[in-house]
Amino acid sequence: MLATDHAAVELRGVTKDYGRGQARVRALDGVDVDFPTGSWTAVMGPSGSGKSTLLHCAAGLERADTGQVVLRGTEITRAPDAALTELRRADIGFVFQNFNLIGSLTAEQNVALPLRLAGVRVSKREIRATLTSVGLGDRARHRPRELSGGQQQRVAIARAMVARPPVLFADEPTGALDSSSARVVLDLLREMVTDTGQTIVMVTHDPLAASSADSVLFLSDGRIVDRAARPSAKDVADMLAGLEDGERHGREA
Ligand SMILES: Nc1ncnc2c1ncn2[C@@H]1O[C@H](COP(=O)(O)OP(=O)(O)OP(=O)(O)O)[C@@H](O)[C@H]1O
Repeated sequence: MLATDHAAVELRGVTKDYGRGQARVRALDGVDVDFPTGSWTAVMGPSGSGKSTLLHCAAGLERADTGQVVLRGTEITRAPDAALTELRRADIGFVFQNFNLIGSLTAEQNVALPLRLAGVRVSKREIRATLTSVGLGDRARHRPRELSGGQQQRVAIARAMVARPPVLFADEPTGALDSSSARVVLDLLREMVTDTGQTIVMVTHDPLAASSADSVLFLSDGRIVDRAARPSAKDVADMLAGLEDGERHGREA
């Protein structure tokens, strides 16, 4: 599926503060951004620039203080908790740096869990086929501790694939992986975008991972300061270094 004009997720004037009084930190400061349907966006920026906060607000895990977050046409900023939970279940998948698999369940049980919790019937064959598609057809009965980090992340991606969420939020999905496992995971994410038209929003510190996305957003001090389409890993690394230098000079001034 090609990217359309409709954004899967839109943020309009989003601000988010943590703490109060003297301890107040503005984590997001008037963020306006569209994540187009069927596209993969990487979010980068120095430590503390607001990347995770952006991801959490966009996914409805945290509520923006002001502004609007529109998820597939529904304004979620002020949605009641129950409606938000239902929307998240139906529309969103997550992949985290630490995999978030359930240790007592096998790979196939982990993959099936979100659908089973949602009351959706899913055949063992479909689960096995998904595990096979991430190269783990022979690991279906293994538990997470019997798998390498790269294999565990592929189970987490299979779990996100089988439910086919229109929007996948990934927080440092390659952060705990060596470069060859990271490559496999990035190739799988690319397949999700090109083969099934899913939308991916991915926070990363890794310029190589960011350069696999369709576009890269750069945050600094809670604001979007740049956006690049299909930059090389070197371009990304240079842009990030420029932002980190800017912040250092800002602190020293
Ligand atoms: N729960 C919280 N309570 C107080 N301050 C917070 C909280 N979460 C985040 N912050 C602050 O908000 C700002 C943005 O944090 P955020 O985690 O979004 O940054 P980040 O870019 O993801 O950082 P990193 O790359 O280090 O993970 C930081 O200054 C952080 O200290």
